[in-house]
Amino acid sequence: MKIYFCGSIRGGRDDVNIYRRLVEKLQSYGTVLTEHVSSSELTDRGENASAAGDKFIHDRDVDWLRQSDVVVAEVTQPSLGVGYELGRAVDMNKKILCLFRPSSGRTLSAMIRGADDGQLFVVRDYTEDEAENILEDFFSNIKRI
Ligand SMILES: O=c1[nH]c(=O)n([C@H]2C[C@H](O)[C@@H](COP(=O)(O)O)O2)cc1CO
Repeated sequence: MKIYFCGSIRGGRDDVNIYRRLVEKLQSYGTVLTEHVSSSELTDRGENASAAGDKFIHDRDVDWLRQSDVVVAEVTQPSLGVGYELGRAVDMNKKILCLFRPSSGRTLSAMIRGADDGQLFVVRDYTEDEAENILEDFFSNIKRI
């Protein structure tokens, strides 16, 4: 199973430790194509600040999205890139799980919460304690690939 994990990079790295724990758990279900998103060494400047670097990052990530079987996004820290990835993933008919922490005090974008259809696009509010069970639930409903 190929998993595409989305998390904020240039949108801010406040939640990087949460991304790391989620990615560690996701790795028990399959290959996480975007492991770098959870690296504490990656700053909010991203992998490469040059324009050529950005084209490489975009094209590689869209290609990984196409290859992926499921998309899991931590959407608490708002990120243009994550929103874009989710929009592209919807268009590719991917199975998507978005995870949001209400304890952040933020209100999730209507374009994410409102996209929940209970099947292909699922949004779950969670606390860090609940994350493992929510992932367990989500993946137990997916045929192992
Ligand atoms: O350096 C990067 N590498 C990379 O893979 N991304 C992708 C993966 C993340 O899920 C998403 C983050 O977008 P943003 O940087 O706008 O917060 O975009 C984004 C950047 C920087 O924008």
